[in-house]
Amino acid sequence: MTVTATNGATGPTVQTGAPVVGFSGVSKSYGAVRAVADVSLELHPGETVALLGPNGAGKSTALDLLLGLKNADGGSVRVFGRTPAQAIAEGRVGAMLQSGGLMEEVTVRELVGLACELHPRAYPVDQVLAAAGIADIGSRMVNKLSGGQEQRVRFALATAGANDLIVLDEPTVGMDVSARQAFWATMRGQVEEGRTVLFATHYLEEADAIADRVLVLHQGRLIADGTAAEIKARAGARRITFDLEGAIDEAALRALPHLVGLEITGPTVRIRSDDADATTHAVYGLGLYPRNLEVAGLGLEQAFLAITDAATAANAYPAGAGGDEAGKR
Ligand SMILES: Nc1ncnc2c1ncn2[C@@H]1O[C@H](COP(=O)(O)OP(=O)(O)OP(=O)(O)O)[C@@H](O)[C@H]1O
Repeated sequence: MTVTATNGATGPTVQTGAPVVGFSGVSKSYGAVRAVADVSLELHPGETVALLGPNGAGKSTALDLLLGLKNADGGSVRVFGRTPAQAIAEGRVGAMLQSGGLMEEVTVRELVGLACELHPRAYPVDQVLAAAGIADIGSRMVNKLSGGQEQRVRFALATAGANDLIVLDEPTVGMDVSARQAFWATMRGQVEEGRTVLFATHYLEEADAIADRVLVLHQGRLIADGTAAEIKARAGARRITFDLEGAIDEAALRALPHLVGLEITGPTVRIRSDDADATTHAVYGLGLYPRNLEVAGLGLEQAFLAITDAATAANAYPAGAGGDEAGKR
């Protein structure tokens, strides 16, 4: 059963029961390109979720499907238990997309005011401008804005009313560091009021810092879904780097216990291991004398590269043969 309660006249709707977003076996192709391939996932109220993936992974297509801007070839997309179009018509979803120009021959205030007029559960325009940090440029023409200011206007358009879900496609592109920080501070406020936020990004440090859940798309498939810490752990908890003198016996290194990845560049050996203590111990056990030894945790960026590399290798060698890292996991 679905229970719906409103959080005051202008607050978001708090709903239990149906997930905020439900993708069930969703696929979308453009000709021969499978942009989204059999993706199933659920988002829950109050989550801040980052959608990561290399260029062309299918992030924008997935967001377009979620917003009903494109139709899936297969599977089902539900938003608050309804079709995307129904959820949007009810004013439950706000979106900030990369594509689409802003109306130009109007002021910032006029444009945001129009979005407020159109929203079924709108906030007062001054409140929206202030929350987006653009109250001071309300009288400026939209075509005179800097890239970062334009992004803030897009954000104001996405938050013109009491949406329960906010979808952001690379929201901080073009913003400087302080604008980015201010943007995420504003977003946190939105989450604290009970909203669910889904954002696609290429900034892995942003996903690490902001999201409490990270989804990784690769060639249209969902290859990881967890906290940033879980994804780092899955990619191999530690990185071991050292130099060796003389000829390097690669086969012996490949046989080291708990090895997840191995890279040899000249005298330098880089290992990813899911038990760095055991692997390092075994390096000494081979009678080697590693110099400049360093053991460090993987950042999300390295973890991301590790799992997307492994997914590429797994696709290239689907039987798991051929020395791909995925086969070792
Ligand atoms: N309208 C379209 N027609 C044909 N192919 C498309 C279309 N839109 C996207 N694609 C292809 O679908 C795949 C997924 O694209 P999509 O834009 O969803 O990826 P993305 O993860 O958002 O990429 P980026 O990080 O580069 O923005 C890519 O191979 C892309 O070339």
